[in-house]
Amino acid sequence: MNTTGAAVREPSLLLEPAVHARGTVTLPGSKSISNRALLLAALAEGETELEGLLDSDDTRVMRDALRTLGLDLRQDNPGRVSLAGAAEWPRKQAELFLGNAGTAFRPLTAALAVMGGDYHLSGVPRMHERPIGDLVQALRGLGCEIAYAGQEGYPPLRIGLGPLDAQRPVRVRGSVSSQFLTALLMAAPIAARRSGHDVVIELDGPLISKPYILITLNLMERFGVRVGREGWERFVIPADARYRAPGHYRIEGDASSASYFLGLGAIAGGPVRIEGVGGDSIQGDVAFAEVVEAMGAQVEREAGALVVRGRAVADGERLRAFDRDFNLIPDAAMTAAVLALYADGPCRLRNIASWRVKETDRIAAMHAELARLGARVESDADSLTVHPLQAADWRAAEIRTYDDHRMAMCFSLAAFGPVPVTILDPGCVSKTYPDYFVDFRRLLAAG
Ligand SMILES: O=C(O)C1=C[C@@H](OP(=O)(O)O)[C@@H](O)[C@H](O)C1
Ligand SMILES: C=C(OP(=O)(O)O)C(=O)O
Repeated sequence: MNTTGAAVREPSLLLEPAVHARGTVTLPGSKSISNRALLLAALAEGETELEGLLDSDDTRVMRDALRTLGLDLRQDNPGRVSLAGAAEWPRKQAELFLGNAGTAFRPLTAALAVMGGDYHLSGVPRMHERPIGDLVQALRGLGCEIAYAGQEGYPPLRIGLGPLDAQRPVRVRGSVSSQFLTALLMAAPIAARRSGHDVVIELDGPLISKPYILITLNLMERFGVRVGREGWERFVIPADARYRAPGHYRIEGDASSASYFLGLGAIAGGPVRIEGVGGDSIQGDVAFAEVVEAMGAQVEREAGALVVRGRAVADGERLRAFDRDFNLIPDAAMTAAVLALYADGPCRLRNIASWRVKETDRIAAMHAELARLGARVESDADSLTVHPLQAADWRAAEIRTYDDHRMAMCFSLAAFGPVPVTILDPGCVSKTYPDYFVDFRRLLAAG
């Protein structure tokens, strides 16, 4: 800690060439589930105890926002939070800073807009470059009052008090981010209660990242609201829908974070045992296990755990190349792009346009940093092709991470080439996994 109390971020982390890795890692809580559970507990009648909550930047901004809004949130230890919720929150006027957390910004926008009040929501500069127009347009269709406080279509936002009108279906686009539909779904019971009508949400065009909608529906059901559904086109939230505290809710480990250890086991022999997510996970990213299996690893799926055994790429073994659509698992997909360095042919990641509007432009960032290691890379609007590296082609490199936690985490897997790799600003992992490099290096040391 420095004198201002803020943690000092190391400028860089040097990873010497590694050969094997093995051992057990216990995952931090799921970011997607943690922020949904916090919001739903805050909206539910009664007290909820959340266990296994992620303690990181993204959940801290959500917890801080809920406290600022007057909710009684008690934290016994970093992973356990008790929260008494209500359909109307005490503070009707607030300034909220939500960092770069999409899972806080989008759902809070919708919840506050349907409650109505006088709110200002902002984030880090990158958050102000991440689109939110499709959600604002949908909320305006419900009668909410929202204004852009900066650039049209982007945060920061100012929310007022509009007369809600849920008599007509509300249409939302899902082609830029699924978080807009998630945000509307979670806010819909509040809109139903205020307007006295069923809320009908219709999808306007294609929907990306579908498994995240299933997480949303699953959590809403755990908090007492069952959403009527016609495929991916139409969702109905009944007028009498009310969130009710489930009492106790246990959050599973983060499946996107599991992807780094699935990748590690696949290239470093293993076995790597990953505790916190397993065959029974509700997170779509658990399907990354199928990606490493297709590349030649073996994965055992238990309830609440995965065990991966793989090849030893540092000893010259190769993974199988892939050409794959990653639309359903955009976050874990970044891990596959780095694994491609060890493949037996070019690897293509398709249908990943959403990468352009996340923590950074991830297609551009991934292209630049894989190329820095010596790889030949091709990219276009929505795909990336990575040509594997032969031993003689690797270049020792300093990897820029663009304040993107996943850039830092997935490039740790570049440590199995013949040259040292330096990760710049490794502390950016604090967005979702503050102890990532401690856990990663422990598995390497045991190898
Ligand atoms: O709803 C969620 O929890 C998330 C949805 C995904 O975003 P998009 O729907 O924007 O792809 C994902 O990338 C993000 O990390 C978390
Ligand atoms: C896209 C991500 O985050 P966010 O929840 O801010 O959208 C991510 O964690 O990869």
